[in-house]
Amino acid sequence: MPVDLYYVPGSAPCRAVLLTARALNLNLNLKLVDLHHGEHLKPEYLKINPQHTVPTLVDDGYPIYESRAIITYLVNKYGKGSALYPEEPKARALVDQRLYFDIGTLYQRFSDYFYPQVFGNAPADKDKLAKVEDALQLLDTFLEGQKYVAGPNLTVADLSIIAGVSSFEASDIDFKKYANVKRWYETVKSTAPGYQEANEKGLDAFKALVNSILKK
Ligand SMILES: N[C@@H](CCC(=O)N[C@@H](CS)C(=O)NCC(=O)O)C(=O)O
Repeated sequence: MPVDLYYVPGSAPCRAVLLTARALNLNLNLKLVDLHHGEHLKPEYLKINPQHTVPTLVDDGYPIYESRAIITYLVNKYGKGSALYPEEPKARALVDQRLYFDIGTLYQRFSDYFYPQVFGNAPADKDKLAKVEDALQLLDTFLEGQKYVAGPNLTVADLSIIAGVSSFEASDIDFKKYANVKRWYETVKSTAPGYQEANEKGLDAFKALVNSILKK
C-alpha cells in the first residue's frame, strides 16, 4: 500500500515531511494540491482533512495532518530505533519541546509578522518583528554548545525548524546574525539527507511566489 502525501512544494510544513521521508529513505507517493484553485476546500479533500491544510499524509487509508504529527508518526512507523525521534523519554521530550517551540513560537511569530505583508498587503509591524527576533534569540540559546537543536544528533526537530527558518530567507529577517543559528543552519544543510531536493527546490518556489506578490 503506498503512502500518499498531499502537498505543495513551496510550503514549509510540507518540506519538513519531505526531509523526514528522505532521512528515512522512504518513498512517498506525492500528490500535488492546487491551493490556488481551492482544491483543498473540495469535499473529497475535506473528507481526509477537515482542517483543509497541506501536508496531509494518507498511510494505508489512514489520514494524518499537522506536519509535526506526520513526521513523528513516520519515524515511529518506518524508522524504529532511529535517532531522528529517540525513544528514551527525556531525549524524546527534548525533541517534542523543540517541535512545540517551533509550532507555537518560532514559526508562529514568523507567520504573524510576514504573511500579512505577503498575502494581506499589510505594512511591516515592528512589534511583531521584535517577537520573531526574540524567538530567534531563544533558538540561538538552545543551540549554545549543541550541534543540533535537540543535542548531538539530527532529529525531526531540526527538519521541522529548518524548513520554517529557511523560509525566513524570503523576508527581511536576518537570522544569520545569530551565530549559533547560522552555524546550525549550515550544518543541517550539509548533513540532512537529500536536503537540496527535499527543501531547497521548494524553498526556491516559495521565494519566487513571495517576490512575485511583493513586486506587484
Ligand atoms: N500547522 C500546520 C500548518 C499547515 C498549513 O497552514 N499549511 C498551509 C500551506 S503552508 C495551508 O494548507 N493553507 C491552506 C489553508 O489553511 O486553507 C502544519 O504544520 O501542517
